Amino acid sequence: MSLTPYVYWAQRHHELYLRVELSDVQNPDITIADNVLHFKAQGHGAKGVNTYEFSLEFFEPVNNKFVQKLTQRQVGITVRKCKKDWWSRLTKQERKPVFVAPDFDRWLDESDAEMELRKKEEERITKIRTESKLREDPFLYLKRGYLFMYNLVQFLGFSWIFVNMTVRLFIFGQDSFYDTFNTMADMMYFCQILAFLEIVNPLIGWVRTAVKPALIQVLGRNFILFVIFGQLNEMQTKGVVFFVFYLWSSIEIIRYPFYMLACIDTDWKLLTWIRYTIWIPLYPLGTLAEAVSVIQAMPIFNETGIFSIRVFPFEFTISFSVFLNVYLVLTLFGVAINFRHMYKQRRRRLGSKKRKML
Ligand SMILES: CCCCCCCCCCCCC[C@@H](O)CC(=O)SCCNC(=O)CCNC(=O)[C@H](O)C(C)(C)COP(=O)(O)OP(=O)(O)OC[C@H]1O[C@@H](n2cnc3c(N)ncnc32)[C@H](O)[C@@H]1OP(=O)(O)O
Repeated sequence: MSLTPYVYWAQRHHELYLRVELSDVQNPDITIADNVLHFKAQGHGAKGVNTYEFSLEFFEPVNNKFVQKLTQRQVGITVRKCKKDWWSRLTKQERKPVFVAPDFDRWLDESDAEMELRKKEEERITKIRTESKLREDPFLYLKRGYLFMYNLVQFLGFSWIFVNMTVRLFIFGQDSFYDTFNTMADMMYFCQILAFLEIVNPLIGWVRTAVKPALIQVLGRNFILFVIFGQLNEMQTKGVVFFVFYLWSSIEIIRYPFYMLACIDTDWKLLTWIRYTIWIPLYPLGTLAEAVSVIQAMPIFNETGIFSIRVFPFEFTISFSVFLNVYLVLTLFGVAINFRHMYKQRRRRLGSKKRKML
């Protein structure tokens, strides 16, 4: 009487995986003819060293060619289905042969396999897209390398600020508010000077986005940092600096990692969702904090006369606070433009997915 080895199986839409539990097999005799797989081999199985054999008639047509992989512990056989399909069972006969069992190491149900298939398809499309982009733009990798490094540096800078401020808040409580500028300004200057590249990048076409929102964002922030805080010692010890810096860095520790992933064609759904959602509370709060700092700076500019303009030949001066009033009005327009821009970006990145799901 012939002995039968244990056979474990799993499937994907295109393939079947059979694992024959026989060790030390040398030259197995495996064939597929008329949709029946015949296996015969000498090996070490449940009944010791012996000749083991089995035949399986497949549920649906398969390709006669197959791939076999011999290891010391088992024999692997990959069989291609003729038609991409999900089978309800392995064999034509309804009753499962006793020596066959599911291979739980490779087992997937249909929906998991579909997801795996979709992932593979997405990877294939991304690869084709990158190849065609590379054909159009031979400097693609150079640009991406530069952008990745830029985003990494900004991420590290803003993370340093965010973590430091958080730790100081826990240690010193409210007292940490008044020392924020003193401790964080150098790093903030560095990051915000570097941020001028965010105007240059779309200008030279290295990122596909509008220049105007970036211009408003960078000029607006740098005005607050370099003019309002940077020029007035009195402002540097005010609590509002804490809120401005904390709100700025909160968005940037999300935005820059998101861009870094974009540089390597990767998209983490949760990060994308946070990047295009968290601005909804942060932007108004940040704008409010900036507006408060401008309002607080007005009397200081009036008293000190810094940046005031003397009008000749008349004996009067125009205080810088007049410009600050104009700036506050400009802020309303600036914020409206950027809010609209961010709303559009959000719809483009998150909205279409929703439609697809419906
Ligand atoms: C003295 C004169 C002053 C004149 C100014 C007058 C008034 C100014 C008032 C302004 C008030 C500002 C208030 C503000 O400072 C308050 C705060 O910031 S509080 C904190 C919350 N803030 C935010 O959430 C805003 C954060 N900033 C931004 O999001 C950007 O700066 C912004 C320009 C607003 C939007 O960015 P972007 O246009 O780039 O949109 P996306 O992020 O969707 O990107 C579009 C595509 O480009 C790719 N991209 C962009 N940058 C990079 C990069 N560095 N590296 C790699 N790729 C990048 C991105 O991946 C997108 O690609 P795809 O289209 O494929 O998705």
